[in-house]
Amino acid sequence: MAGGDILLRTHGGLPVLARASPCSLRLRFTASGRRAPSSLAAAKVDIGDVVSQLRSGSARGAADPKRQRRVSEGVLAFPRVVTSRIRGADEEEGQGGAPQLDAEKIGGVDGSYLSETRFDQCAISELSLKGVKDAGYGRMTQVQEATLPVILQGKDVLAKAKTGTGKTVAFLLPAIEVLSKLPSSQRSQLRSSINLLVMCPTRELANQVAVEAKKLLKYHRSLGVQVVIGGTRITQEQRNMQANPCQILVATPGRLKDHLENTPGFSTRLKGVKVLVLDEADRLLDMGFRRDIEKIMAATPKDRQTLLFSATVPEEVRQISHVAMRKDYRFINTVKEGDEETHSQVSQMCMIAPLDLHFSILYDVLKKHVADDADYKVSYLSR
Ligand SMILES: Nc1ncnc2c1ncn2[C@@H]1O[C@H](COP(=O)(O)OP(=O)(O)OP(=O)(O)O)[C@@H](O)[C@H]1O
Repeated sequence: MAGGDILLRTHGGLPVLARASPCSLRLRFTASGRRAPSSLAAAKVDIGDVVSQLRSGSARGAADPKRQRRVSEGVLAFPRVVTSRIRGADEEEGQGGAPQLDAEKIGGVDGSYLSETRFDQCAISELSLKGVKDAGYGRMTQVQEATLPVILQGKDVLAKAKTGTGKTVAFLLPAIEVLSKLPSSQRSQLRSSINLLVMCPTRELANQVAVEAKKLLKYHRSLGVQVVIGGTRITQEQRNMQANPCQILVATPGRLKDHLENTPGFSTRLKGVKVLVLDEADRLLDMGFRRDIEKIMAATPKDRQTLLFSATVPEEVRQISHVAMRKDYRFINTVKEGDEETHSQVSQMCMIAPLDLHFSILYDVLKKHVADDADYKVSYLSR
């Protein structure tokens, strides 16, 4: 995420990415939620509504008389919607005006990223399959179809796949299979050792990965997932890791290094790592985590299986892949030449507004968006 972005992760609804610069606010709604169709339509209405309310000075924040005067004086004629690209919704609009999405799109990913292969045609355990079914996934996405057999063979994998195409399940599902098949001699140590370590560039992504892991672990009752991400007291994380099953650890590199240096017994637990994942490897390196990553990798066993998932494969990712992975690693590319980095279901709208109105506009858009679905929760906000 570039500087100035505000990422609002939502649980059970739409993730909203707001990019704020001194005078523009870009809102991006992705059609990955269960309520995607209606929410996309609602997002369209919301923006217009907020703009008109702000113009008339009735929106929250604009209640300030000084601000109202500035807006109504029309000195800057703000806010104004300068672009409105609602591709996913507009292209799919049916006769009644409501966007038509098929069941698989509502399940999460854009249908065009789904393969013909169903999860129940794959060599995965009954327990995983039940979790996958409960999560509402029928067919695999292309990246899942391409990587699953290779990861199950025990190979290291560098996978290039666009954002929002199901990468998280692509590495979690086979990794959970590896863990569930560990011999019983190693199972007895399961409670104390970390067997799957996932490194993510941001806290919100780490939380998102953990949410997905919990879905897939639903019937694997002996396996547990914990998150260490900073922003909370390290002692709390230490207690959580001590008191709960933690065979799967999802972490941001900075806090992970902190635990390595300051949490008693943590380095021993890392000796149990069987699978190491670098999620969004390009962003991890972009954000300057290379040294931390190398230090953490050095604390894990050399004979581990390593998976790198990345939307792009610049030189830095190639370099780390040589350091992190075994020589016979497989490169799996699911991005066609010239493809955009985000998929076509990502809708974007851009509003131009003075900096001091950004918060109130964002607040209003979200309030209406949330009101569209009683179950909808904004679970994370960062800047
Ligand atoms: N096979 C599938 N069928 C339907 N939906 C799926 C499938 N696999 C994953 N999803 C859903 O698709 C959405 C996008 O998946 P996910 O977040 O894993 O993508 P990603 O490629 O990891 O994106 P990002 O790079 O943003 O993390 C999620 O809501 C996820 O639950």
